Amino acid sequence: MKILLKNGQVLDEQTGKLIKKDILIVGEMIAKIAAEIEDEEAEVIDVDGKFVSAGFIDMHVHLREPGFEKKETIETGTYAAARGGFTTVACMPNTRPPIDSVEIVQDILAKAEEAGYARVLPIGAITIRQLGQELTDMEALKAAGVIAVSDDGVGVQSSKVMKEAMRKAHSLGLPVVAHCEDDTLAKGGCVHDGEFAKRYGLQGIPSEAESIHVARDILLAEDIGVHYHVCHISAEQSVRLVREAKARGQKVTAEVTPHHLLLCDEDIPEPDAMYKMNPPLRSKKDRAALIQGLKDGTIDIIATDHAPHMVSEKAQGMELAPFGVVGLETAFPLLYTHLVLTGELTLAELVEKMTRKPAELFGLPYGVLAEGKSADITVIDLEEERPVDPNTFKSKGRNTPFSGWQCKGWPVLTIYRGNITWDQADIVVTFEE
Ligand SMILES: NC(=O)N[C@@H](CC(=O)O)C(=O)O
Ligand SMILES: [Zn+2]
Ligand SMILES: [Zn+2]
Repeated sequence: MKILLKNGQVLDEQTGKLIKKDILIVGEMIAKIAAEIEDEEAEVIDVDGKFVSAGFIDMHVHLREPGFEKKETIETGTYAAARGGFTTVACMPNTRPPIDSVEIVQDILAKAEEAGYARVLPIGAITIRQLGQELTDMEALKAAGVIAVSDDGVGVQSSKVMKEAMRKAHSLGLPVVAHCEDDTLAKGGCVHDGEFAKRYGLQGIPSEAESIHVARDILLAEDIGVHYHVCHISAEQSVRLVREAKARGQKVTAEVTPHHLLLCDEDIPEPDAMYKMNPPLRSKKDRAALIQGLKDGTIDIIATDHAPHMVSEKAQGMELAPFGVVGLETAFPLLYTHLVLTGELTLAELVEKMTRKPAELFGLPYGVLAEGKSADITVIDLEEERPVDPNTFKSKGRNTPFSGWQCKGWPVLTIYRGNITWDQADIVVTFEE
């Protein structure tokens, strides 16, 4: 099977400019990239004028299966990924049961393979049942295919357990991916401890609930030398701590979500669970620090923290609804329109944080558009403008604060391992729960 993508616009690594290229895919691989390719046997797809990128990589996704299939399944979550231009997603362990056993890892990999929409890289739990007490059998989890360990969904409260986890993970070459949250500071809060919380008399979650864990973990990791990665970084203090650790040469990395880059607590119009996520949307100053951190390399990558919940759950309101928002299907158009077109980030910077960088950080052989690589390709229309419409989502989750936001940069074609996994012509409005 051969596919020839004709007349695409590809980013030139050196200049950051777009140049016209043809791309020939043979089987699962990129066989050739050149100014002009002809091939009689290939199915030709003319992508004239469209932006062609390496498939996006999202290192932080909640696929919800097993256990929460009403929120999302591996099939719907990876289809949503394909629609968003993603070809690789790492899935977090807070399923039921959690990803703390070899059987669950194998089951996820088998279901992902069967669905065929994207490569799924499971992240194993740090502690058994994510209870924060006893370490999982990381060696067995690694052999089964996990690419990192995390207790995402909750912070590891015990410093002793975290230290042991880092030692173990480091000995196995596994990164520790940390959800940073000190329960004694965060419990009971539903939004950032700032302007919005004050105005509505809601219990706040202070920035230090996150940054205390970031500081603690950087100290713990210092001698161990483990690759320590901060999940969904949200506070200015945390960015500062990561920057300092990097400057000292420590292997500390961080990710930021589209919602923390684009919104702050003052943007929340009224108590509405669509704006409820963990960590919460912070202050204007924090948001500015995140953009700065992304630009200067302190924050390495963008990850969506795609966290689907049911409509009925989100309807419980700000205080009772579960934390989390979806992100896979809107990440690129939102960031392209509201950070690149506004001049805060270049297209090359944005793409790098969603392709080459995450691959580099986690040692994955993907994320670059090059001959001999897996044919993971995203084709994007940088011109067509449309509002975010949750009714069109392929995810089961409809929980986004960005409904109605006008965006350019919609993925029109996604190819994963040489197979078309998303084709915009498919768009149908679906809504079911
Ligand atoms: N981010 C969230 O608000 N929610 C995530 C958990 C998490 O990422 O910590 C979820 O699983 O729903
Ligand atoms: Zn988390
Ligand atoms: Zn998460």
